[in-house]
Amino acid sequence: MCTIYDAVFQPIEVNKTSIRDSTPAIRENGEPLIKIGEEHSRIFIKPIYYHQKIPNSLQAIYLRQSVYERLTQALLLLSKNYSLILYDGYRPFQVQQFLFTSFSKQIAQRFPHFTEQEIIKETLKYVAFPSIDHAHFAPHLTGGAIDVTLGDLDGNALNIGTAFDEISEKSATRYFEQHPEEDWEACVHRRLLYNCMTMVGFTNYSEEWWHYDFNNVSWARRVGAQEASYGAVEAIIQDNKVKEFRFL
Ligand SMILES: C[C@@H](N)C(=O)N[C@H](C)C(=O)O
Ligand SMILES: [Zn+2]
Repeated sequence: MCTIYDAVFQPIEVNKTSIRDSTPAIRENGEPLIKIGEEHSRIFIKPIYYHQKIPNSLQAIYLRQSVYERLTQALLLLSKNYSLILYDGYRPFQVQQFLFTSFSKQIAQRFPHFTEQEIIKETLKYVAFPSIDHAHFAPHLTGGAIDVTLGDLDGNALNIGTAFDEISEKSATRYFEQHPEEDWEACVHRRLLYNCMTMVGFTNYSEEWWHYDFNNVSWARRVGAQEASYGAVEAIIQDNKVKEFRFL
C-alpha cells in the first residue's frame, strides 16, 4: 500500500491536462495579499529579484492568503528534514517588464542567429509577457503564482539540477525523469517538490521546475476550470514594500 510519504516520491506525471485555448473567466474573490514572514520554521524567504537589485522589486514575499496556507499543507507531506524556500510571489508589473527585457537580451546574445520572432518565442518559455489584459496577464501579477525550491532545515537550497531561472532545457520539470542517470538526486528532489505542491492543489508550469500556480488563469487553464478566483493586483510600491494594493 502506498502511503502519503511514498506518494511524494512518485515520478512526475506527464502533463495530461492539455492547456486549452479558452480563456477562463475571472471572478475575483478579493482574498488579500499578505506579507510572508519567517514565522514558519520550515518556510524560508529569499526574495531573489530584490537580491538582484531589480528596480521596484519587493524585499518580502507577498502571496494570496490561501496560497500561503497551501504551502504549509504541502510541508506536512514532506519529511521534517525538508523546507520550502520562496524566491518570488506577487510580482509588480515593472518587475515583470524588466525580467522580460532582460531574458530576451540574454537569449538574443546566446542565440545570435535567432530572428526577432524566435527570440520572443524562446523568451516566452521562461517569462510571461508583461500584460494586464485579462486574457493574457502574467500569473505573478495575481499573487497566486510562486517560485519555490526545496531546502534543508537551515534554509539551504538542495540540488535540483539547475540554478533558479536557468535558461536551459534542464529547467523543464520532467527533464530528469527522461535523464535520471544525469543526476538522480536532482530527479528525486524535483519529485518531492512537484508532488507535495500538486497534492495540495497547485499546478506546475512544465518548462520551469520552480513555478507553481493556484487559483489564477494559468491554474484554471491547466485544471480545465471555467473560472479563476484571482485576477491581477496593482500595487503601489514604496521602499521595495507594498504600500497599497487594489484588484484590477
Ligand atoms: C521568470 C520566472 N521566474 C517566471 O516566473 N516565469 C514565469 C513563466 C512567469 O513569468 O510567470
Ligand atoms: Zn514564476
